Amino acid sequence: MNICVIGTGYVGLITGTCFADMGNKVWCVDIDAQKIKKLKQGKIPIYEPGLQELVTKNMQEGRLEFTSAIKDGIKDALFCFIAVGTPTGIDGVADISAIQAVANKISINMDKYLIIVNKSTVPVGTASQIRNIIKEQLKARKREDLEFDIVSNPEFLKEGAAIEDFMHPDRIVIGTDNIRTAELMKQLYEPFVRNQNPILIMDITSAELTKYAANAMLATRISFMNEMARLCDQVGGDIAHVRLGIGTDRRIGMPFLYAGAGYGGSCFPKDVKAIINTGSENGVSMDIIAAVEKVNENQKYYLVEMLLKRFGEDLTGKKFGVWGLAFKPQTDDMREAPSIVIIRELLFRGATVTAYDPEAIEQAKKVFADCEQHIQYVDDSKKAIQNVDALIVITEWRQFRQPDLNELKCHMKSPIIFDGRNQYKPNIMKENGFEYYCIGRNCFVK
Ligand SMILES: NC(=O)c1ccc[n+]([C@@H]2O[C@H](COP(=O)([O-])OP(=O)(O)OC[C@H]3O[C@@H](n4cnc5c(N)ncnc54)[C@H](O)[C@@H]3O)[C@@H](O)[C@H]2O)c1
Ligand SMILES: O=c1ccn([C@@H]2O[C@H](COP(=O)(O)OP(=O)(O)O[C@H]3O[C@H](CO)[C@@H](O)[C@H](O)[C@H]3O)[C@@H](O)[C@H]2O)c(=O)[nH]1
Repeated sequence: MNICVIGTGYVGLITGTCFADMGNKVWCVDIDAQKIKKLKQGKIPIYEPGLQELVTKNMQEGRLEFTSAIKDGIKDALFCFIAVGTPTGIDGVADISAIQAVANKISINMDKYLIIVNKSTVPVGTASQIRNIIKEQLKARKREDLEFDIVSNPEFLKEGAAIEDFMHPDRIVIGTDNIRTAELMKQLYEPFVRNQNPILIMDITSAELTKYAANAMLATRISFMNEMARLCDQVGGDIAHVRLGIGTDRRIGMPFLYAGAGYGGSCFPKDVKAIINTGSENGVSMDIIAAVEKVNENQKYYLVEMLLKRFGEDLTGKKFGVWGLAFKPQTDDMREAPSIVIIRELLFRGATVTAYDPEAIEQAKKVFADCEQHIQYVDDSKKAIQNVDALIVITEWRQFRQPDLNELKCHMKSPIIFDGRNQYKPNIMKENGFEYYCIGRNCFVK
């Protein structure tokens, strides 16, 4: 089938490449001409495991093309996926201006039937806005004869595991009011269905809501565990035991129960804000989700609180090593990363930082451009611990899991670790002479 994908961020690139890999002809479109120029040369602007190889393969085999002209992208397409950004706008409302701009462009350029599929995460009512924009434009062009359908098809991939998530989704959600379109969407997704994971056909509003409900539920589990972790630290429990104790109840399940330095990324923070807003716009007070957000904001400071207790409020002259800057491992994405809050707070209090991340340093340099003189970036985890007052672990990259503890001790000014991702066993750290602070397991180190 012929497919056009508009937006070549995470979701657009993965969507386009995976559909191409299933034998479809895909045109990816982006407004960013520089990005398209690089993509045409086969250069991928993001770090996502396996993506470079898959893009190269599908380009070489002639199924994947890039253009900045929507007209070329939709010329032969039956499906036109919208995968542009929907960042947090004023007062936490999702900014859907890029979606509106794309709807406009499609309506100006289309000249045959199209199924317009929205993959971006958008507030309830966006599909009908897209429909209205297109209808009005077609009327202005005197092309009311042109037919089109709108589908809501939210995406559930995780960064770092994006290809696997897209190729083998737990479920595919399709919101449509048209039976024929539902059948065509089912055909398109058939090759991705394994293990009887369902394709769920529903109305458009429910599909739009499902995406926010999923992210809000996952964020809720994390904030819940972070709150429990704080309680563990106060009363002397171990969050790792509590996690096993509740996760083995099949009604609860193990995934997404890790306490840590707070959730970040391009999705949870913005989508939690957006659903709170949808609630208030519709007279529904989203109390649970509002609390989830508040807990997360506080959680990003939890490590800093421990650090200030240890070193005092004024950190002038102190030097800290940081392992991990990206919001999670296996990505170079710095959007809403807890490292931003933590590092800024340390710098504000007079400290300097030596930071290492396997992939995110270039992105981090942009984020911290205003305070670059206080951050030294290094290309090796060992270089980040030279002569530091303490090491702070913020992102759980696999390579940080089993450090040589003797080597660590030799290079650090003092053997103190603040671990925001509970990577090490508190008793082992203690036995090896470390002062070790972590999240919800501090009873072992007091
Ligand atoms: N990042 C994820 O892991 C993820 C997962 C699931 C859903 N989502 C949702 O998918 C959407 C896209 O997210 P993303 O992270 O891929 O976004 P992104 O910000 O990384 O990329 C968006 C792309 O759209 C392009 N764009 C903007 N306006 C355009 C226009 N008018 N015409 C053509 N291109 C345009 C931008 O240049 C950019 O390349 C968001 O709504 C997000 O919430 C993201
Ligand atoms: O037990 C956990 C699991 C995750 N996190 C944190 O939560 C954030 C988000 O992690 P993750 O969900 O793995 O990454 P994303 O790529 O942001 O994916 C989420 O957001 C996407 C965009 O909407 C959705 O498509 C995915 O289904 C959803 O998992 C990160 O900061 C993690 O460190 C925790 O603190 N504890």
